[in-house]
Amino acid sequence: MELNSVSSPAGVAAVELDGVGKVYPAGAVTALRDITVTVAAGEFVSLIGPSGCGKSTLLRIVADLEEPTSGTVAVHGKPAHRARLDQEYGIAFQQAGLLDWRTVQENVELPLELHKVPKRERRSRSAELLEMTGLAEFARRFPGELSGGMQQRVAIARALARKPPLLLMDEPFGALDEMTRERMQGELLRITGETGAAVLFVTHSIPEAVFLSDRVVVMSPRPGRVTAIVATGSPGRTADPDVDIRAGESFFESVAAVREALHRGHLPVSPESSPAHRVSGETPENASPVSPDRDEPAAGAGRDALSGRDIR
Ligand SMILES: Nc1ncnc2c1ncn2[C@@H]1O[C@H](COP(=O)(O)OP(=O)(O)OP(=O)(O)O)[C@@H](O)[C@H]1O
Repeated sequence: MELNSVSSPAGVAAVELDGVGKVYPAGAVTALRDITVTVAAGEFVSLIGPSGCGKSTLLRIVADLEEPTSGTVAVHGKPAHRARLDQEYGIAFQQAGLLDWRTVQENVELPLELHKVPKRERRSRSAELLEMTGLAEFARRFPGELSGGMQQRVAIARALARKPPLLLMDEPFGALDEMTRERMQGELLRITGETGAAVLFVTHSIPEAVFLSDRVVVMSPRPGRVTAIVATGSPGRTADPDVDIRAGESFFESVAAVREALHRGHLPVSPESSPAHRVSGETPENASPVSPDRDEPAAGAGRDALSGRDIR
C-alpha cells in the first residue's frame, strides 16, 4: 500500500537538543538543565529517570507543546514549531488524547484525513493498524467504551497511521498488561524497522528501555540532566524470534548497566563536579557503554531511581 509517509531528509538527525533547559514560572521550578541529546534518523532512544525529572517536559519541548527556557531544538533540521506545523512526527503520550465523538477507526484515520489520503486507503490502513493492535472488533466503538489500555492502543495506532519518520512516545505501554505490552514492544520494533522511523521514548521500565533502544539516556532527579548514556544496541530488533532475548546474559548486563547509571545519577552533585556528559552526535557505535558525568565511583547513600527508597 502506498501511503504518503513522510521521509526523513538524508543525513539529518531526527532530533537535536542542544543545551536545553526549562524553568516553569509557576513556583520557579527548574525542570531541565543543559540537555544535549541527538537522535539519529532511524535510531531508537529511550529517556529514563526518576519521577519528576523532566522526561515528559523534554518530549513536550520536542513536540513544541512547551517552550524551552534555554538551548535549541531541531526536528529533522527544522525549528520545533515548523516541524509541528509540518507534522514531522507521530505522538503517543500518557493520556491517549482521543476524540470522544469519533469512533476508534475514525480516530486512527484522523492524521490521514488531515492529509487528504483517499478514503479507501484510509480504511485499509486503519484496518491493518487495528488488527495489529488487537482492536479490530472495536473499530466502530467510541473511546469512552474502551478500557484505558485499549484507548492507549488506539493512540499508538493513530501515531503510526502516516508512517512518520519520528515517533514521540511518553510511556505508551504503561497501562497495558504484561503480555500485551511485550507484544506491542515487538510490533513497535517491527513497524519502525519497516518504516525506518526514529523514536524518542519515555519509560519507567529498565527492561523495556533496554529491549527497545539503541541507546538509553539516563537522567538525574530534578532538575533533569543527562547523567549517562547506555548503548544497548536494540536487542529486541536484532533478536532471533525463537530466542527469549530477555533471558539472555547480555540483556541482563545492559539492564544492570542502566540500573547502575540511575543509581549514580541519584548521588548528590557537588558544585565542583563537572557538567553533564555531552552526548550530542553520539551514535550507538561510538557511544560508551556507560558514560557517567562524574569521575567518582558510586558511593554513599542515594535514592533508588524507581522506588524512591533510600539505597546504600
Ligand atoms: N505546567 C507546569 N507548571 C509547573 N511545573 C511543572 C509543569 N509541568 C511539569 N512541571 C514540573 O516539572 C517537573 C518535571 O515534570 P515532568 O512531568 O516533565 O516529569 P517526568 O519525569 O515526566 O515525571 P513522571 O515520570 O512522573 O511522569 C516536575 O517537578 C513537575 O512538577
